[in-house]
Amino acid sequence: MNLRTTATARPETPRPLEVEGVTVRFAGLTALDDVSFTVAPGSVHAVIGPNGAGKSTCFNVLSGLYRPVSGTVRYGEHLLTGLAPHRIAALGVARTFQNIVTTEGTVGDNLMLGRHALTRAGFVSSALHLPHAVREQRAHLARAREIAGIVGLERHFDQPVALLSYGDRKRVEMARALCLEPRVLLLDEPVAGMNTTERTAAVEVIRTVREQLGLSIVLVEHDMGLVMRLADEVTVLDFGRRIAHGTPDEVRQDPEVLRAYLGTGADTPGKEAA
Ligand SMILES: Nc1ncnc2c1ncn2[C@@H]1O[C@H](COP(=O)(O)OP(=O)(O)OP(=O)(O)O)[C@@H](O)[C@H]1O
Repeated sequence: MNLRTTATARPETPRPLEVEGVTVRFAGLTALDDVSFTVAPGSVHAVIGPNGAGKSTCFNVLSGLYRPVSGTVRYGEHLLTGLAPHRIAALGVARTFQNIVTTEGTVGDNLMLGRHALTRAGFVSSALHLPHAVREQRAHLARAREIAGIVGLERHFDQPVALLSYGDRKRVEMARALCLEPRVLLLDEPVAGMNTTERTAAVEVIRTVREQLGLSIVLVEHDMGLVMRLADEVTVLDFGRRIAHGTPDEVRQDPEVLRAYLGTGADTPGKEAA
């Protein structure tokens, strides 16, 4: 089955996500300094750098939590800078939230909360079980099951989230963001806190998501093994500046990158950590 032909899915191919000249300051500290890069449609683009390099700040600019003092973020023809996070998500650029998944309900309940933003039938029609609302609800449930299948959660769909392992809860987080039908998925340290087995599984999930949904993925990550195995392109930040950009092989050999990492004693981009 073509997973993107379902009535409730968003069928467009992703457009470029263009970050241009973005500068962010916090009380005199320049956390991002004139940073530019483009996420090519359908690619996995990693943003890496030593501690304090500006990765999280960059992520927060992309998702709309931080507003830069100068520079722009564009998704296709849409200017994202200055828009609220929910407006950015509605335009097709969605992020995962670490604490948004509730342990109260089942996996399906969580994913259906994610579908809520796409629901057209009003509260009253849904509450009265009017036929069009019931049809729409069924279509959303079917799509939520498809998405659960893509991230490997199908057999857990009706189980309470509280009973899942940490790795599976992280999948619920990703699936919930995917329920918004984004064309660009922003992942902030997707394997943080995972053990080796969970990390290996997470790499496969991210690959499958990209292949089956054809979306672009922006990855902010400390785990160099994951970045080197998954990314098509890597942007390297240090002290808020972009110091390198290229394929994983290009950046791992870049003298500026080696200097930045060796200077901090952090895990270098040459190491396969996971
Ligand atoms: N809300 C804030 N207020 C003040 N300074 C901040 C804020 N957020 C980040 N900073 C500072 O901006 C710089 C970049 O921080 P950021 O968290 O973006 O780096 P990072 O690369 O994500 O670091 P890490 O790998 O340690 O998470 C750091 O010097 C940090 O202390």
